[in-house]
Order: sequence, then C-alpha cells, then structure tokens
Amino acid sequence: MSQGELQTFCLLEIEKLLQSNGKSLRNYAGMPVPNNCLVSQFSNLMLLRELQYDTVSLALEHDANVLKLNEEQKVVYDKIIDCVSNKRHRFFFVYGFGGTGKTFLYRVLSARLRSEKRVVINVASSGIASLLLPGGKTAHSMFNIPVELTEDTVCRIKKDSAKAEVVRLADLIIWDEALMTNKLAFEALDRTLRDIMVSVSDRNKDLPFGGKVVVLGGDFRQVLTVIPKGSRAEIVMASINSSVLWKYCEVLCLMKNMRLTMGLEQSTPQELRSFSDWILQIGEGRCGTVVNDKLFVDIPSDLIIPVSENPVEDIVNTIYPNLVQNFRDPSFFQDRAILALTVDNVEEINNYIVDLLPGEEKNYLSADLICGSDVYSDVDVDWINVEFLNQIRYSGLPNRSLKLKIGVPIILLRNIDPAGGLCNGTRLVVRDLGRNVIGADIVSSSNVGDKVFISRMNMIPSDTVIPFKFQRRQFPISLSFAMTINKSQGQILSTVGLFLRRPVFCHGQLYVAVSRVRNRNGLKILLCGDGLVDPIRTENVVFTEVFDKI
Ligand SMILES: Nc1ncnc2c1ncn2[C@@H]1O[C@H](COP(=O)(O)OP(=O)(O)OP(=O)(O)O)[C@@H](O)[C@H]1O
Repeated sequence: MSQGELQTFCLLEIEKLLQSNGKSLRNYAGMPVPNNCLVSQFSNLMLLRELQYDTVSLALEHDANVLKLNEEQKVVYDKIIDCVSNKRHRFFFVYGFGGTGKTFLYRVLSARLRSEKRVVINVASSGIASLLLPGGKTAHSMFNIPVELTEDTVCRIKKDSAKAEVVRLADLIIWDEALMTNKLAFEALDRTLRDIMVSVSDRNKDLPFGGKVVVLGGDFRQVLTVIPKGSRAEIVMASINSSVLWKYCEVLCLMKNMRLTMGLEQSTPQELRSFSDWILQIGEGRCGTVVNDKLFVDIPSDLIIPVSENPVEDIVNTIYPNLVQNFRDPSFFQDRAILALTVDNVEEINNYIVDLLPGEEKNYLSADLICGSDVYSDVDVDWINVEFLNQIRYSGLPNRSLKLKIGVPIILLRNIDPAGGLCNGTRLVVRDLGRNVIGADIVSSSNVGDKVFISRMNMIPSDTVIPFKFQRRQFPISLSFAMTINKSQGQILSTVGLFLRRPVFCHGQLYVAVSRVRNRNGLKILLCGDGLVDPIRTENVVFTEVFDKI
C-alpha cells in the first residue's frame, strides 16, 4: 500500500467510527478527509474481505465438524447446501430452542461455502448474537435497514454500491435471532433484494428475496419483537410468521438439545432432560393451572429463594454470596446475573449492590437536550425543560446518573465496535474511572480479557412513545449486577436469580429467564410483591397463537 492509500484507509476507518457516533471528520477543523479518488477503490474492500477467507483452513474446519452434525442438523444442512449448489431460490426458517445447535450448523454451512469461495452473509438481529456467527454483523448495519419502518420501507443500499455487489454475489444469507426483528424489516430487505437482483435476471423481481437462498433462525418461545406499549395482537402480527413472505417459507425444526451434553459434570442426563422438558413446557404454555384465564406455573421448592423483609438483600445474598470478599475476583461477575422485569427493579438491585461495595464512588451525569424544539407543533415544548429530560428512563437508554466504582460489572447499551467485541449486551468489568473515559475489561462473548476504553456518546432514542426527540450524552453503559429479562436474551450464564416483584407480562419472558442457565443448579427464583403473592407459583404468559402459524 502506498502512503496515500494507507492514509485514505485510516481516514475511512476513523470516519466509520465517528459516523457511528453521529459525527464526521468534517466536524473537526484541520482534519484531513479521505481522498475521493481512492475511496471507491477501498469501498470494494468489503467484497475483497468476503472473498479472502482462508479456504484451506475452512475446508478442514468443515470436514471435521460436518461429521459431528446430528441427524436433524444433517437434514437441514443437506437441504440448504442442495439449494445453494443447484441455485434453487428458497426461504427457510430454522426453528430450534437454545442449545439445539443452530449456531453450530451456521458455522458448518459458512465454512463449507466459503471454502468453495462462495459468499455467505451472516447477520443477526442483535449485536451480541452477531458475534457468535463467523464474520457476523448486525442485520441493520449490513443491510442499512432504517430504524423507522413502514410497509413501503426499502433498505438504504445503492444499486451501484460495493454493498449491493456483495449482496448480488451472496449465495446464502443467514439471519439469526430473526424473531427479535419486526416483519417489516424482512419485507424491506425482500423489496431491496428484488430490486438489486433484477440486474442479474428480470425474473428475480418476482421471487422472494430476489431469488436468494435465505435462512432465518430463532425460537418462537422467546420474547418476540418489542413494540413499545404494543398489544398482544400487534406483537403477534409483527413477527415474521405474520408476514406476506411466510407463505414462501419452509420451517426446519431442530429438537435435540446439544447443550445438554455440556452440563454433565454437575447433573445426570436424566436431571438435565427433565429440566430441559420443564423449560420447554413453560415456553409453550404446556404446564401449570389456568385460573381466571391466566396461566400459573408451580415453581419447585428447591428453586425458590425464601423471602424476608428485604427481598433485594435476599436475592443478592443468594446470587452474589460474600460479595464484599469476592468482589475483587475478576471471574466472580463473569457468569452470574440477577434478572428482573422492569428497569426500576433492575436499578433498585444495582444501586443496592453498588452502595454495599468498598471503594470510591464516581457519579457521571448526562447532558440532555431536546432536538429541533421548533418542529413540534402538537407538543408544548416549554414545559420540556432539562430537569424533565433528566428524569426520562427506559430500557436501552443509560440513566441520567451513573454511579460507578472500580471493579463493578457493566453492560454496554450500544454497538460501539462489533468487530472488537463491543456490542449492545457485551458485559465488562470497570478498571478505570477517568474524567472523559472509562477503562474496562471485556468478560463476555468474544474478546474476553481485552482492555477497552469507553467514551461518552450522544444517544437519540427512537421510541415512538415519546412524542419529541431528545438527545442524551452519557456513557452507553449501565451496571449489570442485574439486568432486564429482555436484555438477557441470547446470553448463557451459570448462575441466575430471577427477581419477580410482579409476574411476567409478555410472551416468552418466563421461558427466556429460566432458560439462561446451563443446568438446574444455577437457577433460583424469588417471588414477592406488594399484594398477596403465592410463594410457590407465578403467572406465565404465552401467546399460543404464535405457534399456530408455524
Ligand atoms: N453436532 C454437534 N456436535 C458437537 N457439538 C455441538 C453440535 N451441535 C451443537 N453443539 C454444541 O452445543 C452447544 C450449543 O449449540 P449452539 O450454540 O449452536 O446452539 P444454538 O441453538 O445456537 O443456541 P442459542 O440459541 O442459545 O444460541 C455449543 O457449544 C455447540 O458447539
């Protein structure tokens, strides 16, 4: 690479990082900008990367792992490979609960096709799930899917761009955790692919996903796409199996739990099987008693945490025993968490624990401001003062006030650098509390042990429930002694405490919570509330109609 090329390459990388934080090199006086003549040459880097896999090592990886596929995985593998090899356009949904080996299967498929110099696009609905896929990206960043979706939305991919070229060449598109995404996003991708693929054959404009082989994966028992304040019908109607595309889809089921074999040091196969069956029954609403149209599940007594006068203290003592002594051990927080239903419950537990811990506390405050206040004709913006903005709290947005100490575990709330393992959902432990940066060690997903620095960023929530846009400048993190059940989706932990101050209220929440552990010994549940609470049973919410359309 010449000096000029090297400079353009570096500037493009810096520009990408800045743009993901809402800034550009052009915002900084005196900073050079990438040389336009060289930019087009580099934009094809994406394609180069897709074609530069080490085919020999991938072939070896494939040959070793394809032999390990179980019978049902092999059926799915053969079907997909057959479609790709014979250029038969198909749309599949791989339906299997956590641990049935969906990711393992995607890895074998990707290794096989990439070893043959074919292009595979691996994406996932969440950043944390994308890290598990080889060369994985979030679907929104790969396909430039707009945040606000309507029935006419298309992805922002120009037909003559390098990205369009990668998409055109792709032999297989895999999209994991598909049920976390609104069906409108898949419909936007479908329209975009038809449009892009017309240049290959006119026929493609009439084929689903422009004639590509598309594999979505997920588990209908889990929490479905989140619609703020959405009704049951709205949530069910927003999932992919309510889409016009679903009629083209072939569902491929995986039922054998491959993760079971990994918890064998601590449980017998029978114990693991019966625990796994109990979880599945919860997920499908097949166990419990119906009282006044509500489904209640009995919790085995050995899973229950007895409640005293201070339930927060009870669950903290159970899940984080000898907290003050263990607090300096970096592995102590790595594999355990308390799960709660609401942001308020999560905050109550996090603040309780951080106050218990030794060390100097630093309180980082956000800077909040309303965006474009003159454009809200239907909102009286005069009463939206800074104090009011400071009080806004909801899932996914860091708090106005962030109380931290060295050694506390935190979770990222934004995708900062997916390639470096810094995604929405990555867990870290704080090592340095600077004025403008926080130093931390990664303790979950890929890149465990890496030391990273996190700076403040501007965040503009896209929540339609708030009738105006505002910006919060804060570190994109929150404490993670406790997290919401929805946030825990996709994470596997060894010790989980489920804190139910009120029963679950949405499809999949109880299932997701109880299925985060590797085996039964790792799960404890605390039932409490202001009114009368049955100490051994809790409500389960399952939108059974979602299974009717599979
Ligand atoms: N055929 C197989 N042979 C050996 N190990 C396997 C096989 N299939 C899956 N596994 C292992 O079982 C574990 C669970 O598999 P995997 O993570 O692929 O499941 P999953 O369905 O993607 O789960 P989740 O939805 O929770 O991410 C992994 O450690 C994986 O390596």
